[in-house]
Amino acid sequence: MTARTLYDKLWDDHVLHTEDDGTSLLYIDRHLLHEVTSPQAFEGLDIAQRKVWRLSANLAVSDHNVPTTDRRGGIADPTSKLQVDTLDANCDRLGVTQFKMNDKRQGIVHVIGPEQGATLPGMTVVCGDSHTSTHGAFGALAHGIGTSEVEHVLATQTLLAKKAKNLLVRVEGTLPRGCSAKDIVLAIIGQIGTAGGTGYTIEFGGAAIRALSMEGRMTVCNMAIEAGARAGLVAVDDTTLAYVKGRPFSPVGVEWDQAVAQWRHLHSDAGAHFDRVVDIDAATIRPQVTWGTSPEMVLSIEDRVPDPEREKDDVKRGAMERALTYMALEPNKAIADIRIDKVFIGSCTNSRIEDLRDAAAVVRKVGGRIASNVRLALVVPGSGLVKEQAEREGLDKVFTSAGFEWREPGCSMCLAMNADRLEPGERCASTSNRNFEGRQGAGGRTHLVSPAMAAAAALHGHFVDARRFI
Ligand SMILES: CC(C)[C@H](C(=O)O)[C@@H](O)C(=O)O
Ligand code: SF4
Repeated sequence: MTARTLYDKLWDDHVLHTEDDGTSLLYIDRHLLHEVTSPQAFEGLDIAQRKVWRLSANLAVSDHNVPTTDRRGGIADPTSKLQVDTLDANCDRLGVTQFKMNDKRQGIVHVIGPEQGATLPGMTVVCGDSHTSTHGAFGALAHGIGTSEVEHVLATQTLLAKKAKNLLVRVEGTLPRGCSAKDIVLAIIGQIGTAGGTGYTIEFGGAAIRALSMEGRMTVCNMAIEAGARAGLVAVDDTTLAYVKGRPFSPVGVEWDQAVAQWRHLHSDAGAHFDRVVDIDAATIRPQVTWGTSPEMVLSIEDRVPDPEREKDDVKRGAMERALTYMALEPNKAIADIRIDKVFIGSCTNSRIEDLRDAAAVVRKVGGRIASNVRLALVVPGSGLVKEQAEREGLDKVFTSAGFEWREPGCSMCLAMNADRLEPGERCASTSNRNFEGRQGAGGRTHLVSPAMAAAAALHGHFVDARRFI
């Protein structure tokens, strides 16, 4: 048999039919839903008088519009309330399993799927959300879909798709102490650009990826979409199996053993063909900080803001100038001299227990309180269960006694669909994944960093090298 990549195997296992032009019909194992991209899909299903094809494949949660402050009084903002109420009503009416706002299993869809074992190796996983790539960390073929596709999946449990090409990003060597999965993925995007993965499914491999925990692998796959690829993948190994075992939706007994026997094949075969291979030496990675309005505009804490005058390419120079104007940054300023107004530790990129531990470790080490120029430092756990675990470990106290706010789970200031946002002109150290203009609030300025870097910046009031504290 010819050697196949992990992506080839997942594709072959799920393809039901392929037309001459390559358009294929894929079977979908898991469909995750949230309040933003589902209302029209449910409405369409209703109008067509169709039922949900396979109820048990669906799992829903509200995450984007939920408040992160006290929720007992419900949602004050009428738009957000309508979004959340609509998802509740649709799920109740059709019998779709949902974790409602005050259920402790509620959280960001990309955190709760894996946490519940609803995301398993070898599955096809879709959700009306671009960061569905996160779930590829489990050796699952996972990507975002549009609202009309959400309706299609609800009605048929299938999806029309075309096969992408295979890209291997190989990160060999050992990551320096104090650097994390976030620094790996930002460095990758810095190297290949936000269009580098367009048309590909990226498999992340190499010793530095294998050494990551599942939380770290999810951080990397989460940002595959920011590298232009719809899906990211990591091969299944013992780390994957140890994480998946015993979760509420995971198989048990004989079924577990049978599943593991299948999952052990979920890696690229030796000699499998990749259309492109990118090599990165983990030892060269330093803590990353974005300086512009795209994730590829990224440098390390040791660098200086770039100077457009030194850029020969007109298009790149123009983009650089626009970004620097929006970000209100002078060329050649040391990244470490950039002062910040707010800090956000959260999002589906970095709100899992390990992320909170990393940030808390820095807070403990540095001591003291958040800097006087930092108006607000938010810590928003990715789920109610992450929050509970963190509280068992005393992390909430570490944060609150240093002046951070400890909030309820949700997307929060990652995209400001709730009350958590930047005011115009405010500058934020954020552990999220997008730094587009206005992403965290109109006129807000976002610098993407790791949890350790965000915590260190909160305490110093400007960016500092987190390697000093870990
Ligand atoms: C709201 C949703 C459609 C969107 C996405 O698809 O990614 C959001 O989660 C984001 O991060 O921008
Ligand atoms: S945390 Fe941010 S990136 Fe993730 S799903 Fe929510 S809004 Fe999108």
